[in-house]
Amino acid sequence: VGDQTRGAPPTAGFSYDKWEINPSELTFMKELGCGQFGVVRLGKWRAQHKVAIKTVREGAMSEDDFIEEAKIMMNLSHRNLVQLYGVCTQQRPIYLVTEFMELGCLLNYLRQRRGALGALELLGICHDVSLGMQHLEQNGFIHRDLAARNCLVNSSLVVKVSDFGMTRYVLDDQYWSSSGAKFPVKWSPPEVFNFCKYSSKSDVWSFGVLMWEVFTEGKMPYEHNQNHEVVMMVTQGHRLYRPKRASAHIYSIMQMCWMERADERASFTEISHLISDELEDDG
Ligand SMILES: CNC(=O)Nc1cc(-c2cccc(-n3cnc4cc(C(C)(C)C)ccc4c3=O)c2C)cn(C)c1=O
Repeated sequence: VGDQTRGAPPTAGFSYDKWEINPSELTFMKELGCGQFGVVRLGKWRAQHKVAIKTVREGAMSEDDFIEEAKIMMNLSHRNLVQLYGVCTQQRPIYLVTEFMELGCLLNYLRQRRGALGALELLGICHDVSLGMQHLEQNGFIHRDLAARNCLVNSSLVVKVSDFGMTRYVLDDQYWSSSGAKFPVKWSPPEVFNFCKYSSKSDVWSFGVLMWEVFTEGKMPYEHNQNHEVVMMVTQGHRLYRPKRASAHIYSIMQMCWMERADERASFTEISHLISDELEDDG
């Protein structure tokens, strides 16, 4: 099958369209948690491949739009992106089947290991994410909700970006309206919280906040401020402080992500090179 040559995942079903997985070949195991679309479970595909299975709760997702996009998302394959293996759409609820990441979300990983991660490990985490985001940038794909909570860690301690582009299918308007309680204001640049102008450069702003989360080992940005206060502060030029564990050079990379004008921010290609230079110097 042609797609196999492009490194399509082994799970690409033969009897279905290449993005459809036969649900009878899935076995459900323990619950991993609950996300924006519903419950996520650990599962097996064809009895031996460990996968994560998202069952999409009725009314949580604009499913037809997503199914159309799934074909494109399946082709976004990179070491630092959580791979979408396929979907089961011939029944309700629909299932999304992805790569399984043993150690769970990056935010919890940072908080559970506070004090145990060296500065090089923290930088390595940021490098992993920047490489995944560079791949999205090169493919003209915007994440729209990059944050440590939306990255996952596997048993080899590789960090991967998850749920890229999925905010477009969230039906909960508390989430996507910029005044909604769940809108990620603290990770958004002015052009997003003012005009919802998303771009790879707005993802770069979010990446700067993710770097801050990593180097504070999981603190909440602007922890004593509410969303509406953060809008005022950032508009007036206020930025997150330098984390203790971040060198002046590392902090300068964060600051490049937080330039007010989107076109003045670095690209993910530049960011990943700046970080790898730093890793080589220390490494
Ligand atoms: C111990 N190992 C694990 O737990 N591994 C894993 C946990 C999850 C998991 C579990 C529960 C909830 C969520 N989750 C979290 N945030 C989300 C955010 C969105 C947006 C649209 C708001 C961005 C959409 C879906 C989700 C979502 O499903 C995830 C990713 C997914 N994967 C692949 C794992 O390997």
